Amino acid sequence: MRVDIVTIFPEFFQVLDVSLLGKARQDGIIDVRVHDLRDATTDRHRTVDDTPYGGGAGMVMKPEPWGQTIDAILDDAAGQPAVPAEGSGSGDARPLVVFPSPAGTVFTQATARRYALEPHIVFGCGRYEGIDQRVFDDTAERARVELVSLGDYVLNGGEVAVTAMIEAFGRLVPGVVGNPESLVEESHEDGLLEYPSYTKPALWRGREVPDVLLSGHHAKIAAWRHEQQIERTRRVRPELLPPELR
Ligand SMILES: COc1cccc(Cn2ccc3ccc(-c4cc(N)[nH]n4)cc32)c1
Repeated sequence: MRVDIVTIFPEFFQVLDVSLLGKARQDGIIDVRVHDLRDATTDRHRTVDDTPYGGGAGMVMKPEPWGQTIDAILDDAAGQPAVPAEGSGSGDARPLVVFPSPAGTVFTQATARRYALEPHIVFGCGRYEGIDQRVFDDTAERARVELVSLGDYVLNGGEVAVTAMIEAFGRLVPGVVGNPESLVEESHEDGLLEYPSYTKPALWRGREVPDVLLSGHHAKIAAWRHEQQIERTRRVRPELLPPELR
C-alpha cells in the first residue's frame, strides 16, 4: 500500500517512523511518502496562501502549489500501480485523495476498514482557513476525493487528523499487526465499545478482579464480556447500540 502526504510541515510526520507503523514501513508493507507543498512554489517566499475572495478573516491556501503537487503524485503513481490489500477494495481503480476538513464526513472504524483496502491514498493537509475549493473540484476530475472530519471540533490543520487516520487504518492492513486476532475484539470493531480489561495482580489497592475472569470457564467469560460491552455502550454511547439492544 502506498500513502502520499502533502503538507507544509513535513517534519510533523517523523512520528510515522516510530512503533508499528515504522516497522510496517521498514517491511515495505506501507510505503509512506511525505511531500512539502512549498517545493511547488515559485516565489522567493515560497508562498502557499493568500487573502480570501469575498473578504473575511484568515488566509486561504492557493490552488497552484496543490494542483502541481497532486498532479505529480498521481502521474508518478500511474506509472507504478500499487498492489491492493487482500479483500475486496472499492472497485474504483482511480486513486483516493483524502482532505481532512471540519466540513467532512466523520471518520469511523468503517472508514478505517475501507481505507485499509485501498492500494493508494493521497492525504492533503490543509492549514490556515482551508484550501481553495477549486483544488477539490479539479482533483475530482482524475481521482476519488473525500473530505473527512475527525470529529466535531476544530484543529489548526490536517496533520493531526492524517496521523490519526493512518494509525487507524494502518493497523488493519494485513501484516502490520503481529496477531490479527487482537483486532477483532476491539471497541467499534463489532459496533460495541470494548469490555473492561484486567491483568495481574489479582488484588491491587484492595480491588479484586471479577471472579468470572478467574474461573477458566470460557463460555461464561465470553458472555460476561459481551454483557459488559452492551452495558458500557448503553451508558457511554447509546446511539451505537443496535435497535434491538436499546
Ligand atoms: C476549513 O475550515 C476551517 C475552519 C476553521 C479552521 C480551520 C483549520 N484547518 C485548516 C485545514 C484543516 C484541516 C482539518 C481541520 C479539522 C478537521 C477536524 N475534524 N477538525 N478540524 C481543520 C483545518 C479550517
